[in-house]
Parts: sequence; C-alpha cells; structure tokens
Amino acid sequence: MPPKKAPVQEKVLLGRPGNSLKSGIVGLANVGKSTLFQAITKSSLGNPANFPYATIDPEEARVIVPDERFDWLCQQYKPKSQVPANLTVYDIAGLTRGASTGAGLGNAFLSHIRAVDAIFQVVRCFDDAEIIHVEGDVNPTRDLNIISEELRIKDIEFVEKALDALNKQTRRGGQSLEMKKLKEEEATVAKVLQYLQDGNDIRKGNWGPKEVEVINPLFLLTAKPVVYLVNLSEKDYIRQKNKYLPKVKEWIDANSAGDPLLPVSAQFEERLTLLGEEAAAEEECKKLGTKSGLPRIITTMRTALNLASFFTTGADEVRQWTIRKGIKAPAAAGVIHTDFEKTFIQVIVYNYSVLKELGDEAAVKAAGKVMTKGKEYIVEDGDILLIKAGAAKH
Ligand SMILES: Nc1ncnc2c1ncn2[C@@H]1O[C@H](COP(=O)(O)OP(=O)(O)OP(=O)(O)O)[C@@H](O)[C@H]1O
Ligand SMILES: [Mg+2]
Repeated sequence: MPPKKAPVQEKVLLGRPGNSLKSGIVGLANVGKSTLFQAITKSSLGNPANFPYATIDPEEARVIVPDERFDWLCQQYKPKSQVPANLTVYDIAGLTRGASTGAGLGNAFLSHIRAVDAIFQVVRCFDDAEIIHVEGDVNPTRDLNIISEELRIKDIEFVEKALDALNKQTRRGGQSLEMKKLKEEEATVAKVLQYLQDGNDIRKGNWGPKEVEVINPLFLLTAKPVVYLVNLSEKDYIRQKNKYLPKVKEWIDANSAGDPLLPVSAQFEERLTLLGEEAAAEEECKKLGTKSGLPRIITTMRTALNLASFFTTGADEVRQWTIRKGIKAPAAAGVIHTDFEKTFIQVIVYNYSVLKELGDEAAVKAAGKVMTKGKEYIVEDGDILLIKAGAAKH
C-alpha cells in the first residue's frame, strides 16, 4: 500500500467558482480588439473598423479549445459525436483615459468588464499612421498605465462604497456574532482599499481564504487574471521582433509580475481567417515560416483561469469537459450532470498520458493502470473518467 497522502488544503481562489467562465477583450479604443475577436472566434460579430469606439455593445462568441489530446482521442475512437471544450470570449468597447469618471464610453462598459472572469488586454505595438491612436501616438507603456489606472480607480470607488456601507452597519456596535463577522469584513475591505490605494492590483495580493470570501462578491476589476496580448504588425510578428516589446516586458515585470504576455498580430490573423480554408492558412504559415498565435492565446487563458480538462470516451462520443483545477471526482461528475454529484458512487480513471503511452484501453487495463477511486479523488488534467452514479442506496 502506498503511504497515505496528507490531506490537500483547499485553496480558495479569487473569482467565481465553476467552469463556465468568460474572458473579455479589453484595451484602449482602436487597438485591434474586434479584429482579434473575430479571428479568435471565427465569427463576423463585432465591428472592426478604423475609428475609435467602433464597438459599443459587447459581443459574445464561443471558441473551441484546441487540444491535441482531444484530436488524438477522436482519431482513436472514431466516435459518432465529437464534443470539444469551449471558451466564451467577449469583445468589449474601447477604454479611454478618464473612463472611470465617465469619459469616452464611460462607465457602462466598465460593467461589461465586471461581468467577465478574466481579461485579454490588447496593447497596440504596431506603427501605422493610417490607424488613429486616441492618445495621438503609439506608446504601449503609457497605454498600459492608462488601462491599469482606470481599472484601479474604478475598484477604489467601488470598495469605498462597500466600506461606507459596512461602517454604517458596524457603528451600531455590540458583541453579537453577526457584529463580529461584520467587523472582520470591514477590516478586510479596509485592507483591500489600502492595497488598491497603494497602487496594487488585487490579483497580486496574498489573500487568505476568509479574505477571498469577502473580496469575491465585490467583483473587482483588478482581481481578474490578465493575459497581455501585444498586437504587432504582420512583419514584426513573423520576425518575432518589435521595438516596443522590451519596454512592455519591463512594464509587466514591474507592475503585473508573472502575468503572461503573448505576441500576436490581429492583422495577420485576420488575413489567415480570410483565406478561408484551414489548408490555405497552413500553407501561408509554412510559406512565411510562422504559425497562428491563436491556439496559444486560448490555452494560455485556460491556464490563467485555472481550468483543466477531463475526457469521456467511447464509440458514441468523445468529449472534453472543463473543470477548475483541483476539484474532486463528485464535483467533476456534476459537470456532466448535476445529479451525478449527489449520487456519485465511484469513478474509473486513467490518465490520457498513460493511454497515449500504452496505445489503447486494453493495454492500459492489462498493465493494471485503470484505477477505481472514490469521493476524495482529485481529478487531474487529462484524466479519462467513467463515472458510476445513481441511486446508491434503496
Ligand atoms: N496588427 C495590426 N496591424 C495593422 N492594423 C491593425 C492591426 N490590428 C488592427 N489593425 C487595424 O486597426 C483598426 C482598428 O481595429 P479594431 O476595430 O479591431 O479595434 P478595436 O480595438 O476593436 O476598436 P474599438 O475600441 O473602436 O472598438 C482596424 O482598421 C484594423 O484593421
Ligand atoms: Mg472594437
């Protein structure tokens, strides 16, 4: 018998729980957000155009999560139905200096940012005199400062209101349990406010589980994970060189350390999409010695959102399911069907990596690598699951 594992401490995450998460494309006006949105989602929604504030209402589209494990499983099982995982992406109106106080399109779309779980922040790093820059010239670090400040100012305003409301409640005083809880909440909200006023983004804080419980219902803009997308000219994207890039990296290290930064060219991706067929796009990439940046953008966002996958396989269907990393088998079963969480009995499991290595299911069985696990099993990324659920007791 292997030694018993120490119980894993459940980390409470910032943000909404669950697996049905959305990400929004954020950035200054006219930096390429809608162009990128259309390329990512292969949709004709949104309104890419060479003028600022072309997008007003947010557009939503779902994008298939590229995963070679899923492709391999489909090859293997040749199922009647193939259901990949997907990610919901929103195209949001352009932000502007002073948006937090109502400038530009103002406050309305800050609420659109509030509604998403994570942010793709598009930073313009291409020179093109034809494309208007609302600030007059191309200067990515200035733009990064504008966006981060606007989001932080909005959070400060929001947290100040929350603190005011709590102050009013605690003024009554008293020793009740409820009052004790309110005071704790008040202390956390005051700490959050100070942290923001010191110029920090909430997602960078080291918050304890109780603090996270107070922070999450505030839906703060700076609590959301960010993936930075630097929008390059096609030429720079292909040669993977850009004069602004070192400064952008420096800025992220100093202000948003650890957050992913991906080079992309909305212009190039748009062109690939317009080529229509996948084969034509591949041919073009081969010719230019480059590849589309989109798959990496999607998978990076999944990681930033702390999402993982498990699979169900069979002749009828191969399906990729989305879960939060670190959840237990019953919760994963609940993603398939809410009833399964309650009536969970056990799960038969092996990992994709074992299947790939050994070749097929029979070989995995013969090698004794198929496990039967109970309610405490923590599902790993790439697990292939067969869930047994139902009326366990009569
Ligand atoms: N990498 C790039 N190189 C050159 N031109 C680009 C690039 N990316 C986008 N553009 C052009 O910039 C213009 C603005 O693009 P788009 O409408 O996508 O911006 P947006 O950020 O959605 O703007 P808005 O905030 O007004 O909604 C378009 O004409 C688009 O073709
Ligand atoms: Mg737009």
